[in-house]
Amino acid sequence: MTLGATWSICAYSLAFLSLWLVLVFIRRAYLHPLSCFPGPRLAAWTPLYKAYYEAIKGGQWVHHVDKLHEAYGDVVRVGPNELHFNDYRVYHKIFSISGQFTKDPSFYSCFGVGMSTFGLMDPEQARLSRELMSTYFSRRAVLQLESVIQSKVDKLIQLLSSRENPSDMFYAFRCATMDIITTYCFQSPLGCLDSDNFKAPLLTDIQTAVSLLWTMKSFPWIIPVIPFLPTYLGGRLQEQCQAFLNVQSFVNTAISVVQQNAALQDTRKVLQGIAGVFDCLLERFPSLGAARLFHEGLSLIQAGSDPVANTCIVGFFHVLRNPSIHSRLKKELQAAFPGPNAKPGWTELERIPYLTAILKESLRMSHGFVSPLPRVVGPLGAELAGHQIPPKTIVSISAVSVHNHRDLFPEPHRFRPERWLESKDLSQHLVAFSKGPRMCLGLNMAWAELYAFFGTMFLKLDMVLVDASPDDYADFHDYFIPIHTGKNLHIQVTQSS
Ligand code: HEM
Repeated sequence: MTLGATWSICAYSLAFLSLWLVLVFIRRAYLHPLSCFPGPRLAAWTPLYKAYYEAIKGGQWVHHVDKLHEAYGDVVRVGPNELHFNDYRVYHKIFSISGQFTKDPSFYSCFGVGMSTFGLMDPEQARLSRELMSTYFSRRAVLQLESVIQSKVDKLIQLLSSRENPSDMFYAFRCATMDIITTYCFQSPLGCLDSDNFKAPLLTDIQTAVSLLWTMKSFPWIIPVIPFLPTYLGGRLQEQCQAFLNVQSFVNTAISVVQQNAALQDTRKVLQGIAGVFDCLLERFPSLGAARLFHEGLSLIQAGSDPVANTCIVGFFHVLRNPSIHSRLKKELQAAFPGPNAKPGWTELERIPYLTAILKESLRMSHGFVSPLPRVVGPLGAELAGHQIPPKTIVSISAVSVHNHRDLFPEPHRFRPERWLESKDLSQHLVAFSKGPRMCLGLNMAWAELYAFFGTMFLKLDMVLVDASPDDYADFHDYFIPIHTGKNLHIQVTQSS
């Protein structure tokens, strides 16, 4: 081919590409069914607008969306085919049990767990998977697991009491919650709590890998290229990828052990007579493939550990910072469980309204997952906030918009457990576990753990905050879960009973 012909092909290709881009821009900006909604022009043109705040600016999307609502009102077009809402009534519609809204695959695929209960998009497949898994996370199942949960909380108490230096609770709580979920899933106690200064390698790997999430979502093509990048360009990404591979390798090994034991028909009962989730799954469904088990395992260890630990961190910080809340909680616990040998259980702790109010306020202020959870409108379209929304539109709203709504929660940034005692109706607006057919599957386990951590630790320990300031919890990066930008919470045990 001559040089002239090559130039012509390049020129035609460039002209064709430019024309195509112009047509895409015109369609998205003026002819698209969402073009009547306000929002930044760039967001209407390209999903890279959102990707910039997620991946390049690093977990800033949920904060940026706030600013967009201030500028454009309660409904904003935040992507070529996506609307974001700032109206708590819309939250209840999108996440209602009878809603025709499904999870958005372009968002959820980045978790790499498409065959798990969390990752399944098809509503019928997800329903069947939830039905199968709910056996292990029902209230009845979790009541049986209570002694296991309590043993990890007791171990944490003993470790905190024996330390002369302040403890980093970001890792300490995660060690306990990770030990609980891995023990229950795989029957192999991981022993995070035994790690030096609570810095268990699995937990540090998860923290390193977490910021890879938005890169994987918006630029998945970069992942196979990362190992070949020079260190000065891709060093941080290589570290994140390696950490992610380590987490995957942990789950793979745990699943292999479960499979080997199933093959040997060795039904282990290390959990004080309770069978592990994956042992049971394989016993009931021997044909479940390794990939399905791997996806379920990877999603469960993350869904089951970080949000419980985050709720504890935010709650402990606020309780320890407010002497009147702290002393009322302690007095109520001491009245309900007198004597040094008292063993508070989940059902007894639930009967202390002030403790429940503290847990709800901690959940509200830690939010659960902070990213706006995107849902796809069903084939019939939907009516949201007075607008007719076309089928297949992606609609999203963050729990943060509901939890910080001043009409529902006056002074939203103030930790005020009393608000839950003053109004019983308020509980419907606690959306940390989400709502509807895809709400948290591990809700019973989460409540049981929260009652055990707060109930036992505030009863048995005298604790003080070390070098903590409200600024530490004023801001967070949105990596699906909130990662607070301030210092990790450190506490010192001053006395234990
Ligand atoms: C305070 C603790 C927890 C909070 C705030 C929380 C919050 C949530 C939220 C908001 C969702 C919906 C996510 C979405 O739609 O994308 C969810 C889903 C889920 N959670 Fe939790 N969670 C907690 C603890 C747990 C625990 C302990 C487990 C159990 C191991 C668990 C397992 C799951 C699973 C499997 C799903 C997926 C359900 C589905 O998609 O149908 N979570 N959780």
